[in-house]
Formats: sequence, structure tokens, C-alpha cells
Amino acid sequence: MEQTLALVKPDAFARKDEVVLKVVSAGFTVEKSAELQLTPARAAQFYAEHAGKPFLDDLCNFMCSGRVLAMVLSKEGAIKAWRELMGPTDSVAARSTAPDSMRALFGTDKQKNACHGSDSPEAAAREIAFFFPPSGEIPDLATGAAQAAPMEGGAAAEPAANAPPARSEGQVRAAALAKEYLETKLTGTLTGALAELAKDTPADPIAYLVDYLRKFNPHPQGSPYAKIVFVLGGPGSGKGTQSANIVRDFGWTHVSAGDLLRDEVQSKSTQGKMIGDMIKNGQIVPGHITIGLLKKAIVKATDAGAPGVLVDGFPRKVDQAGMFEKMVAKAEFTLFFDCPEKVMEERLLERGKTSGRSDDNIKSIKKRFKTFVEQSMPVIDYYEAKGSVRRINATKPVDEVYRTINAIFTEAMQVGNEKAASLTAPAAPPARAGSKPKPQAQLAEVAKMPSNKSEGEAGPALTRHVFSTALAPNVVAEQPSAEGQEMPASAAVPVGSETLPVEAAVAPEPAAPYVAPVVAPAETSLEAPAELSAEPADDQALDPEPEPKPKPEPALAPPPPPPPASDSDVLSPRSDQLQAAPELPEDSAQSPTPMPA
Ligand SMILES: Nc1ncnc2c1ncn2[C@@H]1O[C@H](COP(=O)(O)OP(=O)(O)O)[C@@H](O)[C@H]1O
Ligand SMILES: Nc1ccn([C@@H]2O[C@H](COP(=O)(O)OP(=O)(O)O)[C@@H](O)[C@H]2O)c(=O)n1
Repeated sequence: MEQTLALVKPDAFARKDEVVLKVVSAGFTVEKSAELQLTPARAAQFYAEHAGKPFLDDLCNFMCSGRVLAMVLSKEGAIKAWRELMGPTDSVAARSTAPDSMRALFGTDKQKNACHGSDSPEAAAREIAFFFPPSGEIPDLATGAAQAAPMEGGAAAEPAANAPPARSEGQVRAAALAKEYLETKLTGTLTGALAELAKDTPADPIAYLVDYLRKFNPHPQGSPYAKIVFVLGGPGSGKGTQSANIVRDFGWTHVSAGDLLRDEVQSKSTQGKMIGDMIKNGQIVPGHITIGLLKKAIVKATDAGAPGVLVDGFPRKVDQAGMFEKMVAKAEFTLFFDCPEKVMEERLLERGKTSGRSDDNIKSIKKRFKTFVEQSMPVIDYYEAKGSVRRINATKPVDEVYRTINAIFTEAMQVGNEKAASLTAPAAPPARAGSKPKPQAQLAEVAKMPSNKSEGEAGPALTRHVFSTALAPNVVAEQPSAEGQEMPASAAVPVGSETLPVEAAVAPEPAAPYVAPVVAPAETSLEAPAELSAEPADDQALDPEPEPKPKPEPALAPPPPPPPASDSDVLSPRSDQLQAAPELPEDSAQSPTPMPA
């Protein structure tokens, strides 16, 4: 399969997600990708063929003016196809002759033209090696070409007879994952650092490297969002009711997908009518719309200092689960409200007397049940296979159900620093109407309660709670061959070492001022499902992603000590995984995208 190098240049970097979406939709596979910052020396190396030309300095300055996304794309005839998709060199001309091209859409002029693509197989090979030197080789700093790494002490390579014994399958796989990790996370930046180092020959090369890597760190933070827990269950199972309790006691923020969609209907946006019709019919709104809304709300909650966000009523389809993971983050776990239809129907009809909701009537309720069983239950199966579902018996009275939930949240939190002096009160949690943040005075009262650490034991005045990475099963490195990794979705998309679902067919979306439907993080490897059409309309106003602030310290919440929950309350708690804190694999480089603690 032919490969080509594709660059998203600094002028289009902010819209790289849209570029990648178009790349994937056009049938390319993103074999490798890396975000990096070019230095003047590296840029000059890359454009060595233009040495002496009058525009070279300007070009290099431009290429160093911000980060770039380098990708290796593959497809039959990838070189030509990518150049066609890029469009003519001059973005101004492109807008009249190839208005759908990348340069027309994302570029400014002849120099700031959004993208680069190799122009021949030779150039592709050279350029790919420039950005993605083969593993075990180091770049030749003078030419940019890769060369075999010298043996320790500068010795020549050993003859084959003295070669180390063949490696096991596991070792080979670990090496491949480590290679992938290094290539996507480090190689680009490190290569640039070494090139600059060789040029500047500082007296203290280590300090120089440290300084450089800090300055040009393309991954300055891990997941920029507060922790996320999905709250799922049938309509009327009690998700909203219990979310309000969690907000009250744990300081989390409740983000209801249904509420966000209903707000959108109210706002009379262009998509509002379509969303309103879908809600009435119990249909599921296309994932990219909901994710756009959710992401905005999650960013807002994170910025407000929420330690966690309850995402209520999402994902509603298996492919939306994968889409969310790639566009936003992985959830810590899924709280599932198990409730028979009969009970839910009674509750919804009762709720319908006052809720004013267009779908709390028997006709819509029946449709919602059908949609839930057919499309949403597989999401539970999916997460259950990953061991990340906390299943609640939701038929019991509100207080009883909450006791179980409180225990789950308390258990899933790790008691950290117990020094009251170092503690601060939680930020006032933004909550859905009806839930009341706990006032300071009440917090002080709760502070006198026993710690959750061990029931009955006198606790600290306040206890700092942080989510334990080890307690969140799907946060630790996932092995590609682990059971349950395979997705049921037909449009499964391999992402790095694991297979994730992607929403296959998304209804055509009218232009609307939504947040850009962001796509997978650049370092993931994407293959285009033939029918993927999650692309925004070209004329859609796409807000640039709000830059989320670095994740704040988890706010401190003093959950009241829950009475012990009976076994029957937690139907499938996977407590085996909750209790023990599984250790991260020693070679954590095996996880291409480890979630930070
Ligand atoms: N455990 C429960 N027992 C009885 N009624 C409940 C329980 N949980 C919620 N309800 C009621 O059922 C209705 C639906 O609950 P809600 O939290 O709105 O569900 P969801 O958000 O899952 O659609 C509400 O009127 C609520 O007061
Ligand atoms: N992720 C979501 C959440 C809700 N919705 C729509 O919004 C409706 C109401 O969802 P909701 O979560 O507020 O309410 P319940 O169905 O849980 O009671 C659903 O029936 C869907 O039509 C959606 O399309 N996608």
C-alpha cells in the first residue's frame, strides 16, 4: 500500500481534528502521527531541496511558528490522492478551483496553505523517515536521513552469529508497542532537540535538553478534563435523581446529555428542530452533536474546578462510546441503573404529569424503551466486557438506591492526604436544577463525621479524595489481545493497539454554530470505515476548541459515610476489580495512551 507524508502546518494546526476527519473520510489510513514543533534547523533540513531560494527563510519561519501534525497516510495511490485532497498550492486560488480541498478550507494564501504532501515515492520515503525514523535508528542530524544506531561504545554491529536469541512473541509485541509509543509521543520532539543540541553544542547538554523538551513539550498535560463517569440506564430509571445526590455529596458536576439536547431545542438553533423531533420519537441524536455539547460542558466543569463529571444518558450507542473515548476521554466507569420497563413506565407517566417533557407520554415512552433495548443496552454489554460497569438495582426506594451509589463512589475514591490543614472546600458544584450544593457550614458538619476510610473510625476533619487510577479498571493500560476488547460495532476502527467503535452513519447535519466535532487524538491510528460520514457540513461554523486549563487538584468533598449496601443492591459490582488496586504493568510503555493518574 502506498504511503505518503502529510503535514498539517502551523496555520491549520488548530483545526487538525477537522483535517484528520476529512483524511479518514477520504479513505486514508493514518498509519502514524505525531504533533511536534519544528526548529529552524529542522525546518531547513526538511526543505533542503529549496536551499538558496528566496522564500526559504520565510517558509522556515512559518513552519516554526507553531506546532505541526505529521502523519503517515496510506491508501492505493496515496501520494496523488493526498495531493488532490490538499488542492492547489495557493489557498486563494484553491477556493475558486477546488473549494472542498484542504487548502481552500483551512489555508490562507500561497505560503500559509495548511498542508504539505510528498510529491513522489522517493520524497515520501525520505520525508517519512525524516519525521518517523525507523525504530532502533537515529536520525542523521546532518542530512535528516535515518542511520543505524551505533552499538554501545561505538562498536560496529555484531555479526549475525553473535546475535541475541530470538525474542518471544510477548517481547516482540512489547517492543512494537514501545516503538509505537516512542514514535507518537517522543521521536519528533526529541529529534528536533538533538538537532538543536548538535548545532548549539552547549556546555551542559543535559540541562539544555531538559530545557528544550519542557519548552517544546507537545503533550504538556494528560487528559485535560475532570474525571468522567457515565450514568446509564433506561428512561426513568432514576439517573437524574441520583446524579443530584452525587453532586450534593461529592462535589461532582452533573451533565445530562438529554438536558443539553433539550436546551438546544429551546435555543431554536438550526439543529434544534431536528433534535426536538428525534427526542419526541425516542431516537438517538447523532453522536457528534451530543459530544460537541458534552465536551463544552465538561470543559466548563473542569475549568470550574469540578473533581469529576457525571455524564448522564451518554453514550447511547456503542459507536458513540468509541467516538467519545477518542474525542474526549475515557470514563472511569459506568454506573448502570438496572430497572424493568414496567417500573420505568410507571415512573415516567408520573413524571410526565409535571415534567412538561415532550417525550414523557406513553407513545414516546414505548419508542424510547425500544431504542434503549436495541441500541443502548449493547453499550452496557460493551463496558461490562471491559469490567467497568457498576450495576445498580434501581427498583428500590431512592434512599436505598443512593446508599449503594454512595458506597460505590466512596469506594472508588482513594483517601489521600488526610491533613485537614491542607484542605480547601470544594468549588460550588454547578448542578442541574433541583440539586443543592452543600453550603460551607454543612461541610464543616460533615467534616466531623467519621472518615469513609474505615467505617466507624474517627476520621480527619476533612478528607482529600482523589480518584485512584488503580481503581478505575479502564484507565490502566489495555492490552490489545485482552478479552472483551473487540467491539461489536460493524464499523470498528483500530486505534493504536485497541479496537474502538466509531459512529458509522451519522445523519447529515445542517449548518449550526456547534463546537467542532473533534476527532481522534492525533496519535491514534485510524482507519476509515467506508461509511463514516461524521463530517461536519463544510459551511458549518466550527468553534475552535476551547483550550482546557490544566486539570485542577481534585476538589475536596466530604461524602457522608454510607450504611453498608446489601449485596442485592449491587447486581454486578465487579468488586473484585474495585477492591484490589491492580498494579500498572512495569513496562508502562506498553500503553500507547496511558491516562495520567
Ligand atoms: N428509586 C426510585 N423510586 C421511585 N421513584 C423514583 C426513583 N428514582 C427516581 N424516581 C422518580 O422517577 C422519575 C424518573 O426519574 P429520573 O431521575 O428523572 O430518571 P432518568 O433521569 O433516568 O430518566 C422521577 O419522577 C423520579 O422522581
Ligand atoms: N445521549 C443522548 C441522550 C439523549 N438523547 C435524546 O434525548 C432523549 C431524552 O433523554 P434523557 O437522557 O433526558 O432522558 P431519559 O430517556 O433517560 O429519561 C432521548 O430519548 C433521546 O431522544 C440522545 O439522543 N442522545
